[in-house]
Amino acid sequence: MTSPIYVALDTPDIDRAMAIATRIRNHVGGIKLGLEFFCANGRAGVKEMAALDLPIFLDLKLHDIPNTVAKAVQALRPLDPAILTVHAAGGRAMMEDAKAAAPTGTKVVAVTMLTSLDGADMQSIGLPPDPHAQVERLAALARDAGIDGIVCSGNEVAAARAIWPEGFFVVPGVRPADGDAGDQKRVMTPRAALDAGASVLVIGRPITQADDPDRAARAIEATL
Ligand SMILES: O=C(O)c1cc(=O)[nH]c(=O)n1[C@@H]1O[C@H](COP(=O)(O)O)[C@@H](O)[C@H]1O
Repeated sequence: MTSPIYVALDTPDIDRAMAIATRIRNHVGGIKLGLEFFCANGRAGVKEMAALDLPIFLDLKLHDIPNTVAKAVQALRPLDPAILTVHAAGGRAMMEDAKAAAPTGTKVVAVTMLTSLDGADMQSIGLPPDPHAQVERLAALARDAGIDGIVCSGNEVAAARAIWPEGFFVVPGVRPADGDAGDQKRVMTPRAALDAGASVLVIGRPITQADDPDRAARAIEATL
């Protein structure tokens, strides 16, 4: 069975990203390259990582007017990522245009509420302090926009799947039972997130910052 784990290679150092990915490649289903990696290494860096022959999740969290996002997605087309992120808060037309511009095989998924935010943070940006209600609302919007799925925390994934049974659900903010949450506020264990309905799990620091990333990835895999 393919592992549901996408390891977040959050580093500007492509040699380090390549070294970690090479060590753990048999224990993950794919690699996630995000803003930190992309700002430092660009499209050329993503192409270099593609040599590993693992599915690539390009997490750029695009959020702008529909025309700008569609043109950015077009510029990424040659990379043909397995998964690409936009922000659901960009609205329905932006999500529709992102999907239309993406390669056919790319899953376009919308970030709902960042897992680093809790109710108090939501209130501070003018939203009701209720991650569940906001994730459900944005999941319905993403579904209606015709994209493939959403990103949300493990706490909301069951409710989101209930309103979108065939959706693709990406769950970050995943921590082993004894893991350090760091800047994440809505966290869940890998096993619980899968049981709640996650399609894939995004795991970064618990693997990449471990003394032995390979052992850390295997230990997490063993809990699934
Ligand atoms: O879109 C994401 O992947 C994402 C969304 C979200 O709400 N929270 C979140 O942490 N992420 C990403 O998931 C990864 C989590 O990393 P760790 O906290 O180190 O496991 C980072 O690369 C984040 O950019």
